[in-house]
Amino acid sequence: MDRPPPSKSRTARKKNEFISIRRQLGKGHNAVVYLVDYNTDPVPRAMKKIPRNNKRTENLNRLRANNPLRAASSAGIPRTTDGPSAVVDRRGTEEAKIRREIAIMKKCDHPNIIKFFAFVDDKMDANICLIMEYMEGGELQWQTAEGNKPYLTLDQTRRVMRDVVLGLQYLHEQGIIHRDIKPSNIMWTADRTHVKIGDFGVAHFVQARGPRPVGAPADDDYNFDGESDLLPRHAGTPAFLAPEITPGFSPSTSTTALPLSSTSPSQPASSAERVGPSVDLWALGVTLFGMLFGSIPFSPDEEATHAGQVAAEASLYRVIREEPWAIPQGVTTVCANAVPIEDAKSKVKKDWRGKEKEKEKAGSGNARQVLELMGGLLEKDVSRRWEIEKIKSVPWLLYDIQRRDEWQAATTPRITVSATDEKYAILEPKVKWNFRLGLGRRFSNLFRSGTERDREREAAGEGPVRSAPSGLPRRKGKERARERDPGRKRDGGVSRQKSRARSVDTARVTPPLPAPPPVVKPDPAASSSRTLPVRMLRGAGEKDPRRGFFRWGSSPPPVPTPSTAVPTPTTSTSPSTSFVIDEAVVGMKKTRLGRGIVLDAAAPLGRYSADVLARHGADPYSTEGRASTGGSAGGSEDWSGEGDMYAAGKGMIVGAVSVASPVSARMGLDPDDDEEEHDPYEYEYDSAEDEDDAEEDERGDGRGQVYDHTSSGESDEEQGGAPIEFRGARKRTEPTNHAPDADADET
Ligand SMILES: Nc1ncnc2c1ncn2[C@@H]1O[C@H](COP(=O)(O)OP(=O)(O)OP(=O)(O)O)[C@@H](O)[C@H]1O
Repeated sequence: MDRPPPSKSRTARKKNEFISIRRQLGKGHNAVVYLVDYNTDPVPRAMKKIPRNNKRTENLNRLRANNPLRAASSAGIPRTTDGPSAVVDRRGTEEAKIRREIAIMKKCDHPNIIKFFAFVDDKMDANICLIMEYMEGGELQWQTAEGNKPYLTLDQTRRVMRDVVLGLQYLHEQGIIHRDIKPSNIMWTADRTHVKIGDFGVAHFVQARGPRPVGAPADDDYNFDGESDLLPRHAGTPAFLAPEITPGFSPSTSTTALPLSSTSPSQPASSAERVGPSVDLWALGVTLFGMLFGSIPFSPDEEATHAGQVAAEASLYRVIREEPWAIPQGVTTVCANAVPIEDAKSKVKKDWRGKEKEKEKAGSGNARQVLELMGGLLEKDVSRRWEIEKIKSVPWLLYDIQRRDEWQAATTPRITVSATDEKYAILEPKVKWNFRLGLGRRFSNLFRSGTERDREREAAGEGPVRSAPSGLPRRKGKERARERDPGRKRDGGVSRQKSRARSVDTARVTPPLPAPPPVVKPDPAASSSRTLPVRMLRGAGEKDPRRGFFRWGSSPPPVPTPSTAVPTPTTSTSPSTSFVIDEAVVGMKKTRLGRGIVLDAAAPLGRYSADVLARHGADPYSTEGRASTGGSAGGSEDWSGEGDMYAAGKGMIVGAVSVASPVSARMGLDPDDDEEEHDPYEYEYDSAEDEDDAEEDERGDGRGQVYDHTSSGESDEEQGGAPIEFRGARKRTEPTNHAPDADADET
């Protein structure tokens, strides 16, 4: 599929986000990772899709079901509002703080850190997505395929350690604790010369998804401790957890000092307070152990292993807290090249003069130094655990570094993030259907009668609404575009600015238009049928779930007469109040690409869609049924505040409605947010028609595009043949009480 050319944002803060999935890269316990094209980046990126409601969240919710305070919903990164209703996440982190951390993560730039580009928190979707650097070299393999044997040589191990230490140092200097250091989060570059740390912050943000009401205890159950944490976790992998954050840890009975705890001695520190940079260094110690011996240092008791998962995990945590690490029984060497542990020194090679070879002196084969380093990392007492500075002074690690002092002393200044960075840290995209019709805008106005809109505008002293000047028959976008610029090519995606610039240029050379034909007075009957037109969009070509596309229905069903099947919306000034949205289901999973929004709407839309759906054999009031049969026909271009929504029916879009606040509220959005707050982004206009939309909008009357839905001259192929792409692009919000397109005068 051709990617659209880059769009030009009008201001620095107005961005368009483009994500196009190429293929799946892999699957983890909770996430699926895809290779994607992101914006105009010249190289592909990796997109990690993490479900909000993974098994762990479900288990947690089940466990908390009896405690309403603890019943964490999963409505996305919580939004902070002023006053007592402010929500915080399970870690007690307010949204502002989360935004700040994400903004910092996006600014992180280090050769040993996988570059993080975007955090996509789409509340209409069941997943959060992270866009990051694609690491072609794959995960760090530390164990042979047969298991329990080291895979890397000691030299390779040093290289990995050096890179990870530098990466961790950088993260810690930025105030970021990784929380999930382990081999699978360390990845090779394409040439396999370096490794980078990935997934930083992910654990934290995944945990942070569920809001906790203010006032609910920020107890360990929301963090690491408690029964629930004996279930598989995402934030932190059990075998890599530092003792101080294992469930069941008690500072009073443990010798582990907690320098990071800010809690008074009478009050035990919660596990959140115990999470400091040293948890990453412990995890690095476990990783080092894995690279040296091909196994992990702490395992549950044999007995507990057979007693079920909960018992096994509990046993593992006890072992981590209480038992020292030990070289596996019978093992006398480290790494794949079998460097002997005991007589590593004696194996130092000598040159012909009897001198130790420089390489050996520097500790290349010195397993003892490595073991000492590992001991420093696997120190149960946090206050005695080695810190980065000390780790960087281990001769084994310093081997072959030319300017050691410089290397050791190198630090990075703290990243600063602006308020704007924080504000736009989290992307809240929508699917932008990449075909040539500005569907959302067009559908948004279909449910208001032309006469009603005229009345509104007249009441506002704006006179009758016209989409085409002085009664000219409406020309379709393509025609208009050709008239303006006969020589132009259909390039599938030109930015609004370009389009505007061109229209200015061509205005100078384009001859005046022929005299307009006589004004045709709208026929009231025709006009009323247009007020709620039925245009069916059928899903087609959905063989590849990521590359589905639509066509216009070749035989749209008859339009129900407004007097019977299609009642006129009752409120004219605020269409949203006309519709009661009972249910909105994100159909992303079912529809895969097109996030079908299923509106089980009562009142006009309800009856209308019921009527239409009934004709097509769908059960209009079964949200479930519609969701599951929605195909890829649903979509939303705007669901924040007022906006456009489609109801997805059996492979078709049956309608649209300006979304009422009930839905906004259900989605955790604040419908009172102002436009600036919600809509920092704009549509990217991909097509000739969309350019026209843009230009029409820029007439300044705020009416947007008028869509001639009753007389499309384009073939099905032309209309719907273009593939859909997964794309997030914020839509410009139109005022709630704007007078929409005047369909009445367009024919
Ligand atoms: N940036 C990336 N570039 C290339 N491949 C990646 C990238 N990130 C992850 N992958 C691959 O995607 C797969 C799944 O990712 P990952 O293991 O991180 O998922 P996860 O569910 O978060 O992990 P875990 O199972 O540890 O909880 C892995 O095979 C990994 O190699």
